[in-house]
Amino acid sequence: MTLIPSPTTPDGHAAPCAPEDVRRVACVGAGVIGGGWAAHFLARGYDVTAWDPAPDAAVRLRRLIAAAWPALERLGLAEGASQDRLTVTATLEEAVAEAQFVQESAPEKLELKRGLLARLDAAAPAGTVIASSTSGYPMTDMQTEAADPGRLVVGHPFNPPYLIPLVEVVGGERTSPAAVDWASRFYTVAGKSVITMDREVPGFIANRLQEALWREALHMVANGEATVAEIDASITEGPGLRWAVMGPMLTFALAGGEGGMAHMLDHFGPSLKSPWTRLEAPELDRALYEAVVAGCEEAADGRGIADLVAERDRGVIDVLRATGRLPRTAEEAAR
Ligand SMILES: NC(=O)C1=CN([C@@H]2O[C@H](COP(=O)(O)OP(=O)(O)OC[C@H]3O[C@@H](n4cnc5c(N)ncnc54)[C@H](O)[C@@H]3O)[C@@H](O)[C@H]2O)C=CC1
Ligand SMILES: C[N+](C)(C)CC(=O)CC(=O)[O-]
Repeated sequence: MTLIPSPTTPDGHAAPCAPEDVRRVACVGAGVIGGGWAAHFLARGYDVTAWDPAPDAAVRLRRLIAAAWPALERLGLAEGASQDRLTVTATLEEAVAEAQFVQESAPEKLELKRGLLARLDAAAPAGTVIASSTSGYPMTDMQTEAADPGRLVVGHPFNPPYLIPLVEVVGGERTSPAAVDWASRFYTVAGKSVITMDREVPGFIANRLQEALWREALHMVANGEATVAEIDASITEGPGLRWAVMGPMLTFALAGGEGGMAHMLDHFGPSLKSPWTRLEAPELDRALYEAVVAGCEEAADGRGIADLVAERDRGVIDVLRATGRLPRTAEEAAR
């Protein structure tokens, strides 16, 4: 569907501007994810307005963006991109008053999201698409209080949104298909890699997969079968290296040798019946909680969160370059 600026879309909603014409984005909720989104949009040359009710939000937000900026410079800034194009507003209404796209990244609480999305819908210009960063709530459950639920979509990012390309886009029962289409196109123009889902699935796609792995990991810690360090090493030294290059399906197809996935399934299909997985969530009791937190502190080995963030950012850029998803530096290309 082509969405050029026009008074209404074919389904009767006020039309947003074309995704390519967006200049001003509002980020509402400016913590880890809202701040990461703001950094991404600034680096892509957008004007960004942000609002967050926390008294120290503006200071935290500017600090997060400043810390992300060296990584964003390494990635390559858009022409005119500047941290100075951020405006932190005193009210939600000011933040979205002229927004051509709104990204909501408030805490993961259903009632809060419902009320906030209704407020954003009341305050944002008619037609402006509003996306929620929710990690798992279906939009159908969040859009219940909005006067115009048709423009509300899920745009689920991955931490940090300024580095990890994927966004999962999906609407709710009352979302206009044109809004889903518009959001997918906008994120693409804004440099993201988009999966547009045609139906609501609990956990979307990637979180559903991640959660399965995470639950298994918690079971193993809870049962004393593996330490936090062993779980992390089992991925970073093992399958994680392959997953940065190829997904789990193609990776396993190669396990079948020249017979590909068919041989892999013939060979290993029967082990699906083996008790390799538990998949029900373990009780997140105090003991499990403390074991996981202590294991992570030990793994950090004195590095603070800021050190780990910088290390992760360098590493992800190196993987993106090494796997050809980013241009190599002149030095790498000469090798
Ligand atoms: N942390 C993660 O790895 C990811 C989180 N998400 C989603 O992003 C959203 C935000 O999560 P985080 O950034 O991790 O949380 P966070 O706790 O870091 O940030 C939330 C921010 O929202 C602000 N806030 C509180 N009440 C608000 C309100 N009524 N309106 C607007 N802002 C409000 C808080 O002051 C805080 O700065 C959640 O929906 C979460 O599920 C999505 C992908 C990854
Ligand atoms: C932990 N989490 C469920 C909030 C994670 C996400 O939603 C996506 C990510 O960044 O992995």
